[in-house]
Amino acid sequence: MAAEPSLTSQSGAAPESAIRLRGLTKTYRGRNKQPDKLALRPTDLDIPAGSIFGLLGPNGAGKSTLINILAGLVTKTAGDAWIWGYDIARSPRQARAAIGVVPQELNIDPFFTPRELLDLQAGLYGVPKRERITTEILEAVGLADKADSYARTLSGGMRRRLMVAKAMVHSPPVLVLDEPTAGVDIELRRSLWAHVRALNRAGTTIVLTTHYLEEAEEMCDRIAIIDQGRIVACDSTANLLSSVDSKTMVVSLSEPLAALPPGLAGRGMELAAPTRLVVRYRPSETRLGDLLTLMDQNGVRIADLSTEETDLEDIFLQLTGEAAAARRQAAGE
Ligand SMILES: Nc1ncnc2c1ncn2[C@@H]1O[C@H](COP(=O)(O)OP(=O)(O)OP(=O)(O)O)[C@@H](O)[C@H]1O
Repeated sequence: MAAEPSLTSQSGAAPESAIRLRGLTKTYRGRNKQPDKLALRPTDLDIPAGSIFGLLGPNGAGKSTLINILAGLVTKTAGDAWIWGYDIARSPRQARAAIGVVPQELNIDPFFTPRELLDLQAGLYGVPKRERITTEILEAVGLADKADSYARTLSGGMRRRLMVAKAMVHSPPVLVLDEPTAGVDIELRRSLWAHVRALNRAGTTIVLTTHYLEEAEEMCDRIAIIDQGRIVACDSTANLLSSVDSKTMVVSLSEPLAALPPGLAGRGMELAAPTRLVVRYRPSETRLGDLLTLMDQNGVRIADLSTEETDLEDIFLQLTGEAAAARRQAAGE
């Protein structure tokens, strides 16, 4: 068994890694003659304490499997995982006490009030009455004024925040939010994020999975991209954004074109409108100056041009697309 990380919460200090994985693996055993499914390949990962960490990946990538192993809902097949320094296999109780998971589904009993629901949850976690911080948690998620209203009268966004509150009753240092804003409108999403940020500022490490790449870009200081059960990238958001080898340039033409000149075919150019040319290129392979010369030689008259900032979506597609292309190649397609 791998050694326990040096700094653990047993010593009272915050560990360096809120979550540490070494070779963590999950294979779901096939039932009814179905083949086994390797959902998580041997995975190493360190999520720094105090961070807002994004776990991104297409559907079926293995994000829920990973989260469910941490939450104690799915049993790992191999490898090790520590939550706040506690080995999930050797110290399951302490590991589970160190994490709060906000699931995707909104399962809230409509006939209880937020205060009652939090008290019930605290009871489930064995938090003694005198140690409960129900009011503080309701304040932290902006539900203090709804503390005694029936949950059925809460809006969708408020219910989401109540789910976050439920996951906080045992004051876990690590909070995992699994697709917390799926189906939540933009305004409520913003307010939920403001609350999550406030929790992070107060010291909680946040791990979130999201399909909204913009949201990950805005919220997370580090991001891991997971695809087919494998981590294909893990870095600070800034490094990830600067590493992508793809740029888009939009050119306004002073003279309209009916079609793309043949000399420009195969150069990543697309005539989006008679006076608008969109150019996608890899800066490592193509110089912007060469592209402009080529356009000039082919009779393209430029009125104006702008380059678009790379965003996480470009990186996500590049990485998960490359992985898909490699798989196709390996399969001989
Ligand atoms: N209980 C299970 N038995 C067999 N296979 C499973 C089981 N749970 C998940 N899988 C498979 O494991 C793979 C990873 O699934 P997982 O739910 O972890 O992905 P995900 O990244 O969370 O996807 P989503 O964003 O759609 O929730 C998928 O191929 C899925 O079909």
